[in-house]
Amino acid sequence: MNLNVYMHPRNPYKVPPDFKELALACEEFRKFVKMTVSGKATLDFKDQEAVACLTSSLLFRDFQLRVHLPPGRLIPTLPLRLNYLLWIEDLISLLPVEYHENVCGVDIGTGASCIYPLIGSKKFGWKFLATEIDAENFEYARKQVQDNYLEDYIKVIKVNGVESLRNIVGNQSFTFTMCNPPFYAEDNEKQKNNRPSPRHDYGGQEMEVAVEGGEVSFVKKIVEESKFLRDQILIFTTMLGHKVSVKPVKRLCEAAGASVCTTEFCQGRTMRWGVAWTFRQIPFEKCLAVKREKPKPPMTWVVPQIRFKEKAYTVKNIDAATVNILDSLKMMIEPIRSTKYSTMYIVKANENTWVHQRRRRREEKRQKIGQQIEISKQVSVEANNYCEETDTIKVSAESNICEVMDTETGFCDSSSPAESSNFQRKRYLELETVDELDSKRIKGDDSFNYSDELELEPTHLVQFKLSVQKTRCDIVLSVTWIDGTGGIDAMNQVLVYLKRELTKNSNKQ
Ligand SMILES: C[S@@+](CC[C@H](N)C(=O)[O-])C[C@H]1O[C@@H](n2cnc3c(N)ncnc32)[C@H](O)[C@@H]1O
Repeated sequence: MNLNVYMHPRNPYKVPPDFKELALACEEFRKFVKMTVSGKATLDFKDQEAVACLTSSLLFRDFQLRVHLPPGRLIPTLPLRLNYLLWIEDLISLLPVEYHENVCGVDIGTGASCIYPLIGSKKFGWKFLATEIDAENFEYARKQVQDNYLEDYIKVIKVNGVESLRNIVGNQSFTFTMCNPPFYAEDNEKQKNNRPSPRHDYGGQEMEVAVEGGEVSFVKKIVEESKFLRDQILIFTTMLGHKVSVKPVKRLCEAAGASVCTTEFCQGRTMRWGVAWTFRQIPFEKCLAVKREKPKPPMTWVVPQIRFKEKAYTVKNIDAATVNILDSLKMMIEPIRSTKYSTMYIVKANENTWVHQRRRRREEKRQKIGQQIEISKQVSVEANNYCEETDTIKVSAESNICEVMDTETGFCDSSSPAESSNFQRKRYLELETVDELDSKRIKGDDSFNYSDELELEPTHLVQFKLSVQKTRCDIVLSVTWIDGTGGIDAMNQVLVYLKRELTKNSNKQ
């Protein structure tokens, strides 16, 4: 699901950059861009050098910043970084006007790119104290500041991770603090190894993305310190890489006696979360977060037991039958999960094979009959009789009523929530929502491989999540739309096809 539509309204990357234009503007970038036969400019997002060049080219073209992104270090993606900075700008606008000038921020863990202070000073004129624990990152960050003649705006300091924020800040006052903490717990190898293979490679050393206790424990220290800095710093903020971290961090802030607000940073296919807290009277409630619409609930269908008399009514059998049908439609199937009780896939199609297939079968049948007629010359049949034969598939995404009128079998399947208890449009308790799936994918590729924030609009026809799941008495097949040019109707058509084929063929598998 492309989340660009939910980007911050002032984010310049709400409209993804045109690679062709960028290639014309930046010679360096040109060598990484490949043209497809259809004339589309593409980039190999698995090539770290190419991704780094994309970021540095955009920084140069759009912010006049010369940034060298060293190999192997985290490559910042700009849509997300801007979403965070623009949210801080919104928060600052809630402060009394005297605080709108001479804005000064602390960036905790600035990285080799020093990305937040560079953009923050260049775009908004803010000053920064940037901290970094890693010696190499610190040197790189300092060099970025020098290369851009921003020493009057940004001071980078090397910290050892033991000294308190109080010591670092001393007696200075700041408008805000910001932080993109390492997301993973150092020892959580399992979490990292469970990641699907990365779509994009955004580099990153272990210490840049992992920290003892994970991001909540990292932020916990900042929250504890903030109690002592309440008179010197107006707004404390942090970004979070996992949705599950938001609640515990919010609770920590509230327990410290602060007022809290949260937001979502949406870009490409990734999401991050922002938490801000303050000990002042700031009308946080006025900072309207760009909230995503609730994801569409899955369409579920209870596979009728009656059809599985010969073969055991098991997830394994229904799963195999479903995969066979999708294979026959030449759809791309990416397995996400497979257990005895549930399986899950991301299914994708670039063309509509489910309608064509049926037509082709009918065409073949017609041709066969035509040949027989030709041979026997006993019966004269008007070709029109056959042409009038139509197959009607009417799917209403709104009502979730799916009708299939199959003239071959005369089988009419019409089901709606009112008509059939089997075909339900409801959030199925044990099933994951797209939201959760998104965070899974985020977990999957965001530590080392930030993911595809700059991805262009989808070109495939349909992409959806499909799961086969055991409930107490039944096995439920459910589909959740992700994206695609064919809209939700395309997915509904596939479901109708699956229903029909499964109930027809399940015993033959
Ligand atoms: C996820 S990276 C973020 C880098 C950069 N801010 C960005 O958004 O691209 C986290 C950074 O924090 C640094 N770091 C980790 N612990 C730190 C600490 N206690 N104080 C300062 N920096 C720290 C890491 O070395 C790393 O560069």
